[in-house]
Amino acid sequence: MVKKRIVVKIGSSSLTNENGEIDQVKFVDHVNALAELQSVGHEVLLVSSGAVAAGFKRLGYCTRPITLKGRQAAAAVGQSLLVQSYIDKFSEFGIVPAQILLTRDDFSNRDRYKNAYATMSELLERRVLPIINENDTISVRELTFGDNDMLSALVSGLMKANQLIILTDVNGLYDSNPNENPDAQKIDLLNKITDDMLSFADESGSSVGTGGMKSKLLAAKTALSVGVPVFIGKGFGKDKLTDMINGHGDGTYIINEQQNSITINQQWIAMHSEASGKIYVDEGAEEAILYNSKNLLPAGIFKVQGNFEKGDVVEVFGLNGLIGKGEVTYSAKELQKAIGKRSEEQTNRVRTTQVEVIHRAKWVTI
Ligand SMILES: Nc1ncnc2c1ncn2[C@@H]1O[C@H](COP(=O)(O)OP(=O)(O)O)[C@@H](O)[C@H]1O
Ligand SMILES: N[C@@H](CCC(=O)OP(=O)(O)O)C(=O)O
Repeated sequence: MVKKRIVVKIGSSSLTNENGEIDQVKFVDHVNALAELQSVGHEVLLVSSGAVAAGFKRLGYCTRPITLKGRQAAAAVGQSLLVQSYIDKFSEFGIVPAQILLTRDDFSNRDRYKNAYATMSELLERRVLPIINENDTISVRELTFGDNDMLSALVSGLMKANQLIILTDVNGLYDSNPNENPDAQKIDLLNKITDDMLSFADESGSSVGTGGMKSKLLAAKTALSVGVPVFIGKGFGKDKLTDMINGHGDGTYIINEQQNSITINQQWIAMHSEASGKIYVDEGAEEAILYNSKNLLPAGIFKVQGNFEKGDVVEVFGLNGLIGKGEVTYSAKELQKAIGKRSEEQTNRVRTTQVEVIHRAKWVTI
């Protein structure tokens, strides 16, 4: 058996009931399956939703709170209940879980991003099972992952997972919401996610879930873009996750045969960095970077905007708009100088070696 690194995401609807409690039957079934997956040798990371859904009743609400502070307070109560339940149940298998709460900021900040990677890698090396959730209690509305489907896709990319499994209350993607249309047809295999598919996956979901099938497809699109195949579905019994890994799951497999794996550095540049400036390149440079896998040299740059430093990320524009992002080896000032020097060289017909402005390894095409 090939050892794989697997991220499993479990939605609120698959962990809790509508009254605001952990559903013991569903919960125990998931833990049994996760323990089995780890016991056969795979590395397992769990992204578990359910904090709000498991906490609102104890907080004194009859239904999932609609105010932000209500949900954040419910998450504070529910997260500890959930993790305590995981600790108790996993201990029967000798598995030690670890709680990791992340915010969107942790991904935008490069040091925290790398730190999250280092910590989770260390946990996996020690056979500890990381249980990840968004840090709902302190997350600011404008700065969230949107939902845990997206969080699980980003974690899969960061940890270079071999597979993302999104467990939910429906056995995969249908061509319309099966809870509303009894004639909806199930889709077993996809190799890309088109706008058409996004349009028939609506945002309505269970009363405790967030984002419906649409957020799962958007997350799957992100996971595919960083080279991680996805399974969306459900199952029962201790073998359900191993079955899913072995291609016998009840759900939809989303696999891109030409999956291009991108480094963690490139993922950070593409998805989490904020650009500090803009660089405009000519036709020759655009062709060299986009089609000939070349580094970007000062020779192809005709305009620089912003006040960036060496090591910052900038946006690069070609003739028809944005073509990519990359980490620069020059500050804006140095680059302005290099461009000036180049014109001088052209006039005087002398040439010096050019140090690349953006190296391939620190470039992402957009
Ligand atoms: N095209 C579709 N195929 C399958 N399910 C869909 C589709 N469109 C919407 N849904 C809904 O998405 C729900 C799952 O999303 P959600 O409740 O957010 O789950 P979770 O809590 O697992 O994140 C399903 O119960 C189903 O009603
Ligand atoms: N972080 C929230 C869950 C957010 C979320 O995306 O929920 P779900 O759609 O059930 O996966 C919580 O733990 O309640």
